[in-house]
Amino acid sequence: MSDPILSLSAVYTDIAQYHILQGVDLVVPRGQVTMLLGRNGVGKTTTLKTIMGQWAAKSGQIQFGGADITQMATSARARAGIGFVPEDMGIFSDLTVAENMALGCISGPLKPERKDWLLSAFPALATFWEAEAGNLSGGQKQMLSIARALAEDRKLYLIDEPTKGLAPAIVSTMAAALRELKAQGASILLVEQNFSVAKALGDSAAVMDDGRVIWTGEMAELATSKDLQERLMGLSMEAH
Ligand SMILES: Nc1ncnc2c1ncn2[C@@H]1O[C@H](COP(=O)(O)OP(=O)(O)OP(=O)(O)O)[C@@H](O)[C@H]1O
Repeated sequence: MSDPILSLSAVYTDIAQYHILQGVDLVVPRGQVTMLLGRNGVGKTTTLKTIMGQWAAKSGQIQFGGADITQMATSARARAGIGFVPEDMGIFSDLTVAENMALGCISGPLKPERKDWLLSAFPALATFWEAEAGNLSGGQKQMLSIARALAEDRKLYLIDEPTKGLAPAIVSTMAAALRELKAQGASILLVEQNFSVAKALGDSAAVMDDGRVIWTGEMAELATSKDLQERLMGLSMEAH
């Protein structure tokens, strides 16, 4: 594989006294969607937070766009071009939707064409543009969180369970926006438990267990092999 946008080599992360990441090796190719999968509690979110610098890697190396970012501050990683959509959304309740969106723009105001795209992908945000974000529904907050991360072009997007807890109709809206982002050639590392979304979006997949990546390959291979799914994740995707 030539020129990955991101690679992790033997990354270990402790949280308090717990050894959570135990030698993660992961490669995210440029311009593709890489799914990060695995059972609950195996370290997917911790991997994303370690890439973003919210947890410090105890050892190992994180390379982004050819540079070693292992010791970089989170803000510097964001400026270098990594966008993060955390599972807990990180919405500021007292600010309006518009003000929350402005926080996603590092290099200047939200560009009109980008705003048009995001508001067509997530029409509820247009309706509530001047409303306090704290009053949005859970699904709308999730849309705002994603839209904020997409407010500017990033070299890499880390997205943690964007469809979690969403009603089916909103899952389709979210999946359509991610498909559009993929069509624009974005590089994405995506944690997603909804397998129909994972199958539809993923180019490649990395499956974690016990703080390590235990399998990498084409998403299509994983999606079509019940045996692999059961062996790696203890379940069959068809049932989900
Ligand atoms: N702040 C914390 N303090 C202590 N342990 C933590 C903390 N955050 C995460 N952990 C533990 O780290 C392990 C990995 O958690 P992580 O959230 O990375 O898993 P995950 O694969 O994303 O799980 P899920 O699919 O359930 O979201 C879990 O055992 C979790 O309990």
